[in-house]
Formats: sequence, C-alpha cells, structure tokens
Amino acid sequence: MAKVTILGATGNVGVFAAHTISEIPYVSDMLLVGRPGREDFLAGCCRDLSDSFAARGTDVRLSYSTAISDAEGSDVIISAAGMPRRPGQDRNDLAFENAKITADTAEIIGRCAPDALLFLVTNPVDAMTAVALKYSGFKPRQVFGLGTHLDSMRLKSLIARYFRVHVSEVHTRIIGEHGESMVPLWSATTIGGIRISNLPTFSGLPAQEMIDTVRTSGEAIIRGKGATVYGPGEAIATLVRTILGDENRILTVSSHITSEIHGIGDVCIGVPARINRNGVFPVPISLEGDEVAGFRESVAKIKKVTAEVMERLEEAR
Ligand SMILES: NC(=O)C1=CN([C@@H]2O[C@H](COP(=O)(O)OP(=O)(O)OC[C@H]3O[C@@H](n4cnc5c(N)ncnc54)[C@H](O)[C@@H]3O)[C@@H](O)[C@H]2O)C=CC1
Ligand SMILES: O=C([O-])CC(=O)C(=O)O
Repeated sequence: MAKVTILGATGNVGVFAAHTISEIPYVSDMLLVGRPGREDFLAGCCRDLSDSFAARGTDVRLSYSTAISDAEGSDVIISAAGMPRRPGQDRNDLAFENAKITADTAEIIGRCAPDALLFLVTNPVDAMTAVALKYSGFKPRQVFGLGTHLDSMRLKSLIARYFRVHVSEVHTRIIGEHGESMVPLWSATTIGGIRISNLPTFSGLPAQEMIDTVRTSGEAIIRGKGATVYGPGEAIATLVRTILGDENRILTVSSHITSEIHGIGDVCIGVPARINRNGVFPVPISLEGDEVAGFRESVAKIKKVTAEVMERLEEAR
C-alpha cells in the first residue's frame, strides 16, 4: 500500500486530483499539503473527500498539513503548487515565479522523502521538471512531469470522434513541449492496431485542425471556466495508478532524456516512457520525416526556457 502526497492541494487541480487518486486501490494514505493560512480550506477538503469515500466505499487515510516535510514516507509526491496562467498568457510566462516555488519545494522533498517519485504538474511543466530534478538531487528516474500525456489524450479523443470508434481503439502520441511546439507523432498513431496512414480515410483527416485544437485546448478551457481540472485530474490519476500498480505502461511524460531520441538529449521533455514503481524510463524511438525537425525545435525551445530559468534562479537564491 502507498502514501501519496499532493502539494498545491487547495488549488483547482490539486483538489480534483485528490478525488481521482483516492479511487486507486493501492493508495492507503493521502496527504494534502497547502500553504500556511489555508488550514480551514484543507480541513474542509478532507471532510468533504471523506464523505465521498464513505459514499463510494473507499478506505484511504486522509490528512492535511502546511509543512511539505510531512511528505516524508511518501511513495509519490505530486506538485501542482504554483500560479496558473490567465487567458492570453503563455505557460512559459509563469516560468520564473513557479520555478522559485518548485526549487524550494524540491529541496525539501529531496531531504525528507529521498526515495519518493516526484511528479510535476505545475507549468511550464517541462522546465519545472528540470528545476525539480536539479534541486531535489533525485535520480532522473524519480522525477517526471505530466508532459504531453494530456495533449496525447486530447488528440486521441479527437481522432476517436472523427473515425467514430471507441477511444480505446486509438493509440497516439504527442511528444515535445507541453506547449506551442508540441509534435504529433502520426507515425505512431494506430486505430484498431492499424497504422492511421494505411486507412483509406486518412487523406481526409483534418490533422492540422486537430493539432491546433489540442494546442489551444488549455487556453480555451481557461477562458471558458477559469481552469482545466477534469482532464489533468484524470491524467494525473492514470500516471499514479501506473506507478503504484507497477504496470510498465508506456505513457508520454516529461522526462530527462540523454540520447534516446536521435541522439538528442540533456533536456526534460515529453517523450514515451516506461513507467513502473521504480519511476520513469524514456523509451528510445525513431521518428519519421518532419517529426525529427519538429522535435529538435521543441527541444531547442525548452532548453532555452530552462536555461534562462536556471540562471535567474541561481541569481535569486
Ligand atoms: N501540466 C499540465 O497539463 C497542467 C498544469 N497545470 C498547472 O498546475 C498549476 C496549478 O493549477 P491550478 O490548480 O489551476 O491553480 P490554482 O491557482 O487553483 O492552485 C494553485 C495552488 O498552488 C498553491 N500556490 C500558489 N502559490 C504558491 C506558493 N508561492 N507556494 C506554495 N504554493 C503555492 C496555491 O495555494 C494552490 O494550492 C498551474 O501552474 C497550472 O498551470 C494545470 C493543469 C494542467
Ligand atoms: O493550459 C493550461 O495552462 C493548463 C494546462 O497545461 C492544460 O490544461 O493543458
């Protein structure tokens, strides 16, 4: 059985993630961590969630704290602490402010929960994964971000609707930045096990329109309802279930790569990775055609944002 800690648990994503994670059978303990001053809200969340556990028949020991160090003994620590973007902002606009929070948090986690896996949700998630990796002192397998998993799920849903098939029949991946430079892998997209380009209807697929929809999904949802919640919350739970169930699923998360994809490396970026109880292990893959250039461009962009953030952090600390 496992202990899962959620940082930023008073936020939109944190609260719903607590609900989705509580449904995972391997979770025995869940700790909600918020900032000092938010005790009443955290206590309220715990009572409300406990009621839902009772109604559902779930047995999870739930507690809250304002001290990150209480994450000691956690198997998985999820960080959704930090600013969300407002309509009109790019995720990268949040980089420095959220990097300060992430670096401070990661240092504490590195000391109090050295064997945990640290899962970043905070945006811009690729740069935050790199910051967390550096300041926690963890091994690369222990630190990962939600990356392009949610983007991949968004594309999967659009493809399933277009072909009028169940989502489980569609396998697809978006790699690269969780942001503008994301790269769809049509070469790795199958429907009912058949490569999408081998289907007669492929030529009519509005591929660019689909990718544009995925790219602007977060912004559109934030404009409409203030925050993306259900998509990230379920995506987070999928990853936590994969880890705790030691499932070895290959999901697209932000992970530190060295040379797994066309020799490109030294960056935290969305890539297919095998995920199990020991952490996250990028899978070496070959890309096709435009995908290589697209990935290189995405890597260059993330490296630049990450380097700038690291430099400013060094100056500020
Ligand atoms: N990677 C992804 O796919 C997604 C990432 N996100 C990101 O997750 C983060 C949280 O989003 P929401 O829950 O919508 O935001 P929110 O504003 O509802 O919650 C933010 C949380 O961070 C905490 N926080 C804020 N400043 C802090 C500080 N200085 N120190 C410690 N904690 C602090 C707040 O107390 C709150 O718990 C944002 O950065 C957002 O962009 C959100 C959805 C999907
Ligand atoms: O768009 C945002 O800022 C939140 C997010 O990352 C997403 O839902 O993809």
